[in-house]
Parts: sequence; structure tokens; C-alpha cells
Amino acid sequence: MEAVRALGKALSCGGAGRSPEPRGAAAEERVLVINTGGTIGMVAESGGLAPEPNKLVKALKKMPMLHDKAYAQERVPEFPDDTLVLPLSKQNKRIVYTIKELSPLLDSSNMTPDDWAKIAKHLQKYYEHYDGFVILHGTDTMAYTASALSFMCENLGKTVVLTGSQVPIYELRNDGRANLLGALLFAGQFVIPEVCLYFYHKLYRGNRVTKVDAGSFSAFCSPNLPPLANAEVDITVNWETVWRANTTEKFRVHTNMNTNVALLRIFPGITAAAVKAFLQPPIEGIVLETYGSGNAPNNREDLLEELKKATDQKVVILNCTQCLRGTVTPVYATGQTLTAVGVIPGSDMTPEAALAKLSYVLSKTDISWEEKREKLGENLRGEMTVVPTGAKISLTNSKFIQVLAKFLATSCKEELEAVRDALIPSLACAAANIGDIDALKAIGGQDGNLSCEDYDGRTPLHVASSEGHLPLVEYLLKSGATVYAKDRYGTTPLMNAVKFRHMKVIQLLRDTGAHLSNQDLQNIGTELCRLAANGDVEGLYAWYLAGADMEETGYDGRTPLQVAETKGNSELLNFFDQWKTKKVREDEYARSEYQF
Ligand SMILES: NC(=O)C[C@H](N)C(=O)O
Repeated sequence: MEAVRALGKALSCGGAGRSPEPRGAAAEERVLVINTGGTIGMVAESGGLAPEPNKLVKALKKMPMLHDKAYAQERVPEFPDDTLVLPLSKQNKRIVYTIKELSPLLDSSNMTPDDWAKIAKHLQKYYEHYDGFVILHGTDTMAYTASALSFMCENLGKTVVLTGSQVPIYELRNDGRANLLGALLFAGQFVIPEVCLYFYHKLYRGNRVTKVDAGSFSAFCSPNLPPLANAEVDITVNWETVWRANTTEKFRVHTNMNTNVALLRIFPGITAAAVKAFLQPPIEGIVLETYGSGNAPNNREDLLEELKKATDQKVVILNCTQCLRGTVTPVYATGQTLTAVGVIPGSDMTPEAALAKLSYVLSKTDISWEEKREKLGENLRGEMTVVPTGAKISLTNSKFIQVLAKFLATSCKEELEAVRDALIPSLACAAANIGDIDALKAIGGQDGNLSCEDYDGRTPLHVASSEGHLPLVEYLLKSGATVYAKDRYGTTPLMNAVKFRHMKVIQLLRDTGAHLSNQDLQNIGTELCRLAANGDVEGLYAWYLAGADMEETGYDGRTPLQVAETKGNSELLNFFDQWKTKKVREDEYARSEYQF
């Protein structure tokens, strides 16, 4: 075991988090906090607890665990009034966070789909400006909002964490401080590209939670999926559980959710008249909350007839269990009867997730009713467990890992996992270096996380981007590798591709949502002018494709074009001519001569 530990230490990786050990000057990570209301920012009024606007930022500034005053003062005027900074984290990160307060602040009981859309639009608007997002929200309907946002956010590549509290943060004993701190640490330090919910030391998948306790700090539970991460003495992320979009498409939000949906909980003696009334137009879909493993009475012809009539009228009915834990299965005749009248089995989805999914899928205008029914049975955001078809190669089946395990004298599963976690980052990066897709596929098949980091925080995507292995970059992105990974120097795969001028890789990364960060853009004008002075058209083009503004000025106030004009280099002038005339429309640009 010692040998395994030593190996693990030597090769240790932080998953898809950012650099795992404190090293040198702290990197700054930017987090946007969207404050929607909830108990966390409430004060007692004559009518009971209610949210108080414009109070939170001032209060947080007086809390040393949530604001490092001295650091912020050094950075004035860069830090505006709504921007705070956490003390240095154990991972040597500075999390700088900006709070945007929505108006009006809401008790979450007053939330509607319009408010979800408002939050989603904020995520879209500020997506490229921040590394991660925290949404402060009341606990009462947090599971609904988390579920809805998980569907509304399409191709999500950054961490979004909802949190709140049971006791206002202004009170002496409260859970708000710890919850906010935990949420900020996750949003700022890890790329967990999901809509998550952080509460009482646990990070959950947002569409798997339900509020289970009105009087405990441990208010939420995720009955059918273990937490994505635990913040105990150490923060541990269960990377194998993390859901990834596996896409080369850009992040976007879908906000026009269908509101003609509802939840119907069956109970002994429910009348057919009540069900009929419930299923009348304009209703388009319902979540039917059934007993046990998805059962409803099969001796009630009148009820079944109403359900059948509704599905014939194209009302979608999704079957979820009333039980906190467990799944809808076709083991009982009473369950199979429902499927026979057109009800779709909802697996182990929570009613909150099922409702949000229904609202999302039914609002899609580009797919048919049949396709919508199909989509409801698919796992779209990790909201339900789908039994995999085809046996997965298990860790213990891997010959390579077995040989190594033998060599290292390991036997138990934990030790095997330690070997795997220690080796996979280096192996995956080595495979990426030589462009070996088959090797990467094999590594992925060993439960390997292809967003894993090596000892320098570099992921296979960094390496493949540096080397310009386009098919491999595409494979990695489609296997869930994050474009937002940063190595220990804060460098992203996009910057690697720019440095080594792999134009097609730059384009693919950009299509997937990669963008230049504040760090990348420091002194960008001077860098562009330097390239112009050297007549380095290829270098300029790489920066252009990566999204740099060609009109940035250098240290002497000149633009790259002005430098080019002084140089009189014809290739350079031709480049700027094309940029000026066809400009900035990338599609036209790509068709021009500068398509390397
Ligand atoms: N603890 C809370 O946040 C409850 C509050 N009623 C809300 O949901 O806004």
C-alpha cells in the first residue's frame, strides 16, 4: 500500500479541478454570485422574515472568512463596490466574487418560471466573464430551480452552484456563511460543469435533490445519487459521478419553458372526475406521482380510461414514484398497466426534476410529439439512472492495471483505484501527446476521467491542443473534457493552441465556448504589436481566431495596424486589409486566404 501511496503522491492529480497544491503566487478565479433572495439574506420584519435589498454586500464585507479586506484594498480601484475576495484558499487560489442582486429579492415560494429565465439569462450574459457561478436562493423551491436550470443550460461547461441557508447570514448562529463559502470554493476552484446545489458540506447534482427537512441545516438529500463532492476535512470530488455535456457546441440557455405542466399525486380513492378535471386543456403534460415502484390501481377502469384518453389527446404523462428513494420498474402488474395506457416510466427522477424536464422538453418547437416522448425517457442531464447496455470494462478487468497492481503488490479495490488515479493522468497526457485516440479510448474505458490533470495541472486537452491533434481534441471534447481547464500557470487549452498556432484547433475550441481570460489578455496590445513588428502574420491570425481584439493598443499607444503600416510589410498589410474589409465576421474570414 505504501508503494501505491508514494506513486499516487508522485503522480497525483486533482481531477478536473485546478492545480491541487499551493505553489507560488496565488491565481485569481472569478465567480459571479447572483442573489435571488431566500432566508440567507432575510431580516425579521413585522410580517415575518423577508429579504432585505442592498444589505448583503455590506454585511459580507465585515466577515473576514468571506472577505479579505487588506487584499481588496490593495486592488482598489480594480475592485468595485460589489466585488469581494475570499482569503487565500488551501489550494492557493484567490476567489474574487462579484454579487449581482436581482430585483425584487424573493422568498423562493414566490419564484416562477419567469424568474428561472431571468437567472438563466444572467448566466448567458456573464458566462464568458467569470470562471464559475453561485446562485443564492431560498431553500423552499431550490430543488425546482436547480432542476429547471439544469435543463435550461444547454452545453454547460462551467460550474453553477445554487445555495442558501436555513438561518439568515446576519444571525450569530447560521448556516449561511459556511454554505456560501463552500459554494464559492467549488465554483471558483473546480470545473464541475453541472448545475449543482451545495448545502451542509455536500455538493449535489441539482436535478437529483429534494428538500427533506424544514428545521435542519441538513435540509436536502439526493436520494438516488451520491453527492458529487464532500467538503469535510478535505474536499473530495467524485469525478466519476460528474455529468459532462460531451459536446463541441457552445453554451446557450433555453428560457421559454412550457408552463402547461403539473404534478398529480395519486392516493387511495382518487376520483376519475378529479383526474379528468386535471387533464383538461391547456394542460400538455403531467408528472404522475405513483406508489412504490411506479404502481397505480389496475382495478380502476374509470381512472385508466381518463389517463388513456389524455395520452390519446397527446397529453404526456410521466411516471415517478412517491417514494423518496428507488425507481419506477415494470415488476408489478399495477405498474405495467400504466405503461399500457401510454404513461412514460420516469426511472428514479425526483418529481421536481421530472416536472422541469417535462416543461423543457415540451417547449421544444423543433421536435415532434413522438420525439418529445422519446426524449423524456432519455437521460438528458444526469437526472435519471439509465441501466447501461453492454458490459463496461471494469477496473479489475484491465490487464494493464492488473499487471501493475501485481507489481506494486496491491490487492483490494481501493488500492487498485489508487494505482489507476495515479497513472491515468500521465498515461492520458502521453496518449494525447502522440495523438493516439485508441489509447485514450482504452483509458476512458477504465473509468478514467479524461479531464484528469497531471502533476502540472495539465489535461489531455492541453496536450492535444499544444500538439494540434485536431481529431483527438474533438474526441476529448465529445468525451466531456473541459475547455475551461487551467494548468498550474493558469494556461488553458486555447492558449496552448494559440501559442503553437494550430488554427483549426483554436476554431474548434472557440466553437465549444473557449475564450480568452483576463490573464490571457494582459498586455495583449503589446503582444499584437510585437507580432506586427516582426511581420508574424500567422501569430496575429492565431490571436484573432482566439477572439483577441485587433484594435488593442501597445505600450506606446499604437495599434497593431499602425505598427504594420510603419513596417510596410506587404503580407502584413494584406492581412490587415482583409481584416478591415471582410472583418470581424469570422465566417467570411475563415474563407479568406488566412485559413491555415
Ligand atoms: N430557508 C429558506 O430559504 C426558506 C425561504 N422561505 C425561501 O425559500 O426563500
